[in-house]
This record gives sequence, C-alpha cells and structure tokens, in this order.
Amino acid sequence: MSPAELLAKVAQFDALIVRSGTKVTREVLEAGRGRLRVVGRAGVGIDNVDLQAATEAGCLVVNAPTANTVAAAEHGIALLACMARNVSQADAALKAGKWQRAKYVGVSLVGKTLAIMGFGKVGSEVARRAKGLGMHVIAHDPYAPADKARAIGAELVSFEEAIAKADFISLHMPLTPATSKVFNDESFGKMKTGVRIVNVARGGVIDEDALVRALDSGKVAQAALDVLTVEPPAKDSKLVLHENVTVTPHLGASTVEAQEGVAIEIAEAVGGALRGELAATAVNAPMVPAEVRTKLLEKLRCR
Ligand SMILES: NC(=O)c1ccc[n+]([C@@H]2O[C@H](COP(=O)([O-])OP(=O)(O)OC[C@H]3O[C@@H](n4cnc5c(N)ncnc54)[C@H](O)[C@@H]3O)[C@@H](O)[C@H]2O)c1
Ligand SMILES: O=C(O)[C@H](O)COP(=O)(O)O
Repeated sequence: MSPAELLAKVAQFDALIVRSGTKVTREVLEAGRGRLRVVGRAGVGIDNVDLQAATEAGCLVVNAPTANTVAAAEHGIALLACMARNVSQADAALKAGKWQRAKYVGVSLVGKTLAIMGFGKVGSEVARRAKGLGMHVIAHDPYAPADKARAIGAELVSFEEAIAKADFISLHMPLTPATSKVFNDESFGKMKTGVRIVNVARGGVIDEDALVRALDSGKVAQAALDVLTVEPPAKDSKLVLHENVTVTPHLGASTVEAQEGVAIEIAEAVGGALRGELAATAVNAPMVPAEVRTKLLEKLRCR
C-alpha cells in the first residue's frame, strides 16, 4: 500500500502488521484511532514505528524478535566474504566482458580481527560463524554480559578499542537516538587505514556522507551494506555507486525460512496482544501508563 492508501484504510482494522518498508508514523496511528489496537512489526527493528505516538494512541507494539536472526547473520557473513574477495565487482566486470584477475586480488579473513558492534542475537551469531572462519573476534556492546561473549570466544571491549583494533567491523546495534550516526568522521578517523565495514543493522547508524569521504580517502577500504539511511536510495547515491561498496536491498531477513518463521512469530504475537495476553511483553509496554494499559486490555477483552 502507498502511504496515502494506508492512511485511508487503517481505521478499518484492529491490527496492522508491517515490515521495515512501511513507516508507522504519528499520522497513521492518529488515523487508526478508535479501532487500531496493535501494531505488529514482522521483524526485529522497530525504528519505523513511532513508539511514543503508538503509546499515546493506546496501541501495543509487538515484534518478531527471533525468527530472522540466523538469516541476518548469514547475510552478514555473505557480505563479509563477498567484500573481501570483490565478488560483486568481479562478477559485474566479467558480465561486461572484462577478465580482470589482477584488479580483483582480495584479502583473507583468517587471522584478521573482526569487531562486532552490538553483541545481541544477530551479532553473536555472526561471531560464532566468524570464529569458524578463523577470525579473531572482539565485540562492543554496553549491555551484553561478558560471559556470553567469552562462551563464544569473543572479547568484549570498549567502543574505542573495538574500532581501533579491527580489520573488519560488522554493525549489529539497533537504530536509536544513541546509535544514530555513531560511525562518523571522528570514529572513522580512529579506525585502521584500510578497515572494511559490513552493515546489516540500519543505515542510520552510519553518517553516510562521512563514509563516502572515508572511502574516497582510502581510510575505509571497502564497505558492504544491506541497509541505507533512505531505502530505496536515490539513483545517483554516491555511496551506492562507489566502486568499493557492495550493496544489497535490505535482504538480511529475506530467506524463505526466515520469512515463514517471522510470519508465525508475528501472528502469534499479534494474536496474543489482541487477546490481551501479551501486554507486558509489548515493545512499548514500559511506555504505556498503567491506566491506559488497563483500559486497553478491557477493550481488547470486549471484542
Ligand atoms: N538487515 C536485516 O534485514 C536485519 C535483520 C535483522 C535485524 N536487523 C537489525 O539488526 C539489529 C539487531 O538485531 P538483533 O536481533 O541482534 O537485536 P538484539 O536486540 O538481539 O541485539 C542488539 C544489541 O545491540 C546492543 N546495543 C544497544 N545499543 C548499543 C550501542 N550503543 N552500542 C553497541 N551495542 C548496542 C544491545 O545491547 C543488544 O545486545 C536490529 O535492531 C535491526 O535493526 C537487520
Ligand atoms: O529489523 C529487521 O527485522 C530487518 O531489518 C528485516 O526487515 P524486513 O522485515 O523489512 O526484511
């Protein structure tokens, strides 16, 4: 549906289920007032849902936090390996009739240091796989327990240490006001020259203009990006068109298996919320005032 269609139709439904492409704005939530009770995000990141506006409109927001974890981790590893061996560039060149073996000499992963930024579900699965590839894994996450990292053979370090020591950096934190553009001119400046970056988290955690500058200067040798600040990007995006950038159109969760799992997980979550069973585990539960939650639950039970 176009945003206009969504605005026109949203009031006819008790629940709305979206993926990352649909922005559940204050306007959408206001338009749904009176009937809309639950917003289901069929995936993990809820940065496309205005949680404050949902809470004010008396809507619970639920997500599907686990079913696409492995798919996203596998895509991160795929991008890491493709980037290191210039797979997308060499493929495009060969299809254009160019046999360029010397141009596309890659770099090895074994023995290199990988910094995982955000050691949650996806980050820790990437870490497990990177250990299997013989990489030295360090991680930064202000909230992750050190013993969880140790069990995987990864070492938790500060943000500064992670970005300074890494040959490869893989991003796995959510997009929040605290993580917005944390990868910027200043942080690129503290990285090793020739660092390589993978992003399957959210485009907004990177200052994309700063990344273009870092790629142009050679500070960042290569980037592999599944996510961008604006999706789809402008056709003339310098970042997307950069010769040292590999891009995919937000495909991290897009496997047959993950989407089947996400569909089941979100259907159960939305059903549970509509039956008034899941209020406590809704993403915005801590933001919903007790009296609003009680009224909402009463309404849900009446249906
Ligand atoms: N490309 C895709 O299709 C795709 C698929 C799944 C998830 N994602 C993105 O990846 C993100 C992570 O997914 P997940 O399932 O691992 O979520 P998660 O909640 O399990 O993990 C996120 C981790 O980030 C950590 N974190 C929070 N703030 C941080 C900060 N400032 N610095 C470092 N770490 C910080 C949290 O403590 C948590 O451990 C999602 O929020 C989503 O945006 C993208
Ligand atoms: O946060 C997520 O779960 C991923 O970014 C997947 O988004 P999608 O549902 O649009 O594929």
